[in-house]
Amino acid sequence: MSDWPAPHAAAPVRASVALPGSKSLTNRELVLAALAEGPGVVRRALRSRDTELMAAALTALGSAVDTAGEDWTITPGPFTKPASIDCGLAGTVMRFVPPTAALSGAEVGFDGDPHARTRPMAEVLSGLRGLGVEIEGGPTLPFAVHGTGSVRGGQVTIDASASSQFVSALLLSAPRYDQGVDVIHDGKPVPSLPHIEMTIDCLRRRGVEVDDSEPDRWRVLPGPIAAREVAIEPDLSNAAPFLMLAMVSGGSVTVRDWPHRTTQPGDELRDLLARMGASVTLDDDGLRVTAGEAIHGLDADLHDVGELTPAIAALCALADSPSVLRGVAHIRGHETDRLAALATELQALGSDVVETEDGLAIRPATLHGGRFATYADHRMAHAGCVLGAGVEGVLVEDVATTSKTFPGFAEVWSGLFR
Ligand SMILES: O=C(O)C1=C[C@@H](OP(=O)(O)O)[C@@H](O)[C@H](O)C1
Ligand SMILES: C=C(OP(=O)(O)O)C(=O)O
Repeated sequence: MSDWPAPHAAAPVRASVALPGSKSLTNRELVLAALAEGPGVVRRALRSRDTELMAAALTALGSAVDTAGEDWTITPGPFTKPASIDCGLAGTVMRFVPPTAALSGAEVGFDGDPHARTRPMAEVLSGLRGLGVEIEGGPTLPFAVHGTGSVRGGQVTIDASASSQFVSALLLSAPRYDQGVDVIHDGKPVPSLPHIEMTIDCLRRRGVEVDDSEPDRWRVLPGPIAAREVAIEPDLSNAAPFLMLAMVSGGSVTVRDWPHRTTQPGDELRDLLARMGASVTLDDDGLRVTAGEAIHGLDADLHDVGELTPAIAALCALADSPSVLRGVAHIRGHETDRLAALATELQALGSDVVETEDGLAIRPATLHGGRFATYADHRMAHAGCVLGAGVEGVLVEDVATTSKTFPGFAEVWSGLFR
């Protein structure tokens, strides 16, 4: 795998960038469109490995997904064909598609990348079994769902402390289950709650009734899913390294089309980066981050926004005061064990970092160049690029792994340094 010399910012970067669509929104809308009453359109769909895997999965089940242009057309079809689904390393595919495949009249097999076989999955499978679905194998990939053409649904209790996607998965297909679902969480707090709000918002916009009035309990009533034309917002989590580049280079970066209202957790960057010393403004041009006099350390619980941790940890390693990042034990089950990976790779560049049970403690240190391994994790590559902007001689391993959610990332990133 080739190492990529991450561009170093010798001068302040001043730029305005338009970023591709949200992975989380695209993959939710694709699932809902495939289960809808009629054909629908996902405008400005993200085209990336995770979303192409989702389109391929829904096609394999029996929908027609036309991904030729920027706007994707989905025509729901009867799910009658036996299928074999490649989940890649996509949490949204391995968790969201099995509950959809349970509505098929045929057997649907699931597998993915080697590391995907280690990502937690058991609670989705036990949840589905509790709703009347027959599944062979598990508790991780590979496994097979034996569809009978319908799912009973009803009440089920799961422990979603390892991933919010377990809840989102059971909610997304539930309107098509005979009794809908009543999902109860029993365990330590559920991470990434904004992503569950995103799921509920997508369902409600399609006319589905969802009751989330009680904490840790979500009820979806059975009923039709409206066919719609939906537009996908830019991916605000993928905006993190671009906004941070303003701070690292002493410049100013605007991410265009930043939504004024959103369920994306990346919106938290406005607050987090301001706390780290940036000046942040949201107006009709987009979200503009301008460097302050220094980058300050951050003491924060990232439980709700765990996917931001790698980029934030990189920025903390460049800060002038200590940082403590907490509440993210669950990101050990992401694309890689992100806490271990970040601690190892930051240390390799000279950072003073300690891995804790649920996060990282980072103290100011003088960093040096070197190789930053990425573990097939797009957000580790983003972290390496943020570090490389601030420190000369950082080599990011396999920067192409960013194609999971942002093909062309390296070209867009390099273009900002010219
Ligand atoms: O539902 C989603 O689209 C996601 C939920 C979150 O997962 P976890 O709850 O496992 O952190 C997030 O980290 C992931 O990037 C995307
Ligand atoms: C955790 C992530 O992805 P996934 O959807 O594969 O869980 C992520 O994108 O940071």
